[in-house]
Amino acid sequence: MEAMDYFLQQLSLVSVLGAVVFLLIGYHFLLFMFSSQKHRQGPPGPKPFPIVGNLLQLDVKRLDHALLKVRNILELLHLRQELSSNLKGTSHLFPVENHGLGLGGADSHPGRFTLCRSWQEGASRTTSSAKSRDEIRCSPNQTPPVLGSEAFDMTQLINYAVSNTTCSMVYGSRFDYNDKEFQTIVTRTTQGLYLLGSPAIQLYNLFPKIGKLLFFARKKLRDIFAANKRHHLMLLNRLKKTLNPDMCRGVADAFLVRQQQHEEAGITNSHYHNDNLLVTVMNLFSAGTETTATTLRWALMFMAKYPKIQDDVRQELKRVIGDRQVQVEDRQNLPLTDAVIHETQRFANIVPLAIFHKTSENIVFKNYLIEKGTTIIPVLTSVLHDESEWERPSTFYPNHFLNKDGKFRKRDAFLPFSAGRRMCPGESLARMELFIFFITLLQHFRFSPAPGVTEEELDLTPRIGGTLSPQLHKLCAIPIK
Ligand code: HEM
Repeated sequence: MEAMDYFLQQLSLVSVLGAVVFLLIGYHFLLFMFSSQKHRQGPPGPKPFPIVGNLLQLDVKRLDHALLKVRNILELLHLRQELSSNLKGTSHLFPVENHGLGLGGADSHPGRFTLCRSWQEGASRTTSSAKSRDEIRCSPNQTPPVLGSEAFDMTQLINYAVSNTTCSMVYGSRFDYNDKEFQTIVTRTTQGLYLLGSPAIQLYNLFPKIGKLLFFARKKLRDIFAANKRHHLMLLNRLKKTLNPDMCRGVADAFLVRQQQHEEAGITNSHYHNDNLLVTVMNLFSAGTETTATTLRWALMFMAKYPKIQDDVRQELKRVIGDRQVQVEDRQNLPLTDAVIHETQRFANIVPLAIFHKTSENIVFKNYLIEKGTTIIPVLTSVLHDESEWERPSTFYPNHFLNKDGKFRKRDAFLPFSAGRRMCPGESLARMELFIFFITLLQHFRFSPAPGVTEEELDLTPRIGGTLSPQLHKLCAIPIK
């Protein structure tokens, strides 16, 4: 008893605290051991640290680079052989266990089904290429003061032109660029996508438990989406009032006609319902506008930075199509132009993490178990900048897509639209828009850096947002006589 008394007398606050810390460390060590046990069957990957998980291993500003670095150290999944028929090249997966904010309904197959179906019914290739051509031809007329030797930021003009093509495809009519309703939708969509790629939202998507503290960023994003939702609802209601099943104006009409048919046939579990229509339309706007517009801005910046390549493209255009309007069919006779557009997409790598997906069932891959509900991040940087696939992965080098005879050369690792069942459904529209917009602009304007800025000074470091976009910059668009 004496010994016990002596011991209790010696106990100080410091030693009590020391014991508590010791117990906590012990507890988390056991937890750590337990969690690595749980993942034993899973693919090799970085062990989470106690409390902070994998947070310290990730740079949320360039998550794709961070994931690749982790992969290099610990060798994550390598899909080269197994999925080559599906993925065409190489890719790497980084499984995390969560879900988050992104394209509304992106995980719903019915949503995708109705989207693709309505897309086929409402948007033919011929009308979409004609609409793109009309749009890009009339866009300069809407902003007369900016073209010429005065440098300007092309973001808004290009966003308006691409958004208006989406409007024509979806709603069947375009807006005037001065229309306040149109301006607000475009601005909000761009802001929303920019926020989506912000470190705060990325954190929320990866670690929702920590991310819930990021209340303000999430609220801002939700407010933007809610306001755009109200706007699109209003536009859709206008369409419904004037719907004529014999005259399909666009994708929304195709959807509404189907919806009407299903209602008349008494189909109660149809995917063609109002919520799906709204999600479909909003997805088309958010996924289809910023992506194509950002790619075009990169393309024009590359032309200003590399004037020799710009001259070579223009010469090819002069030789093959002269002054007439470009047609989709011209692509096969324009190998250099096609190569420049492909290289723009490869080098700019605007959606480096594609869209996060979630496994709907347990899968065994390369003897590893990937559990149902695991989020999969397809890191497109791992293919588009793969050192074993590209001769000069970190350089803008259109020759990647040309063979020794100067003919266009397809590359398996060219996957800017991702791969597999959930790959981008807008690929053909995007490719057509890029082709028509880029060529029409180059036929009419020469692009150069702002006066006083050298080509070397045009900074290629991407700006991080929903997409990797060029830094804010100004260019001159000098009309070609
Ligand atoms: C240069 C332009 C574009 C690029 C680089 C691009 C790229 C992508 C990528 C990488 C994905 C993710 C696929 C995956 O998760 O595996 C995606 C999804 C999607 N894209 Fe695109 N896209 C572009 C243009 C468009 C256009 C023009 C539209 C439609 C008008 C569109 C509509 C969509 C939709 C709706 C999804 C979600 C599909 C789903 O959840 O199943 N995209 N896109």
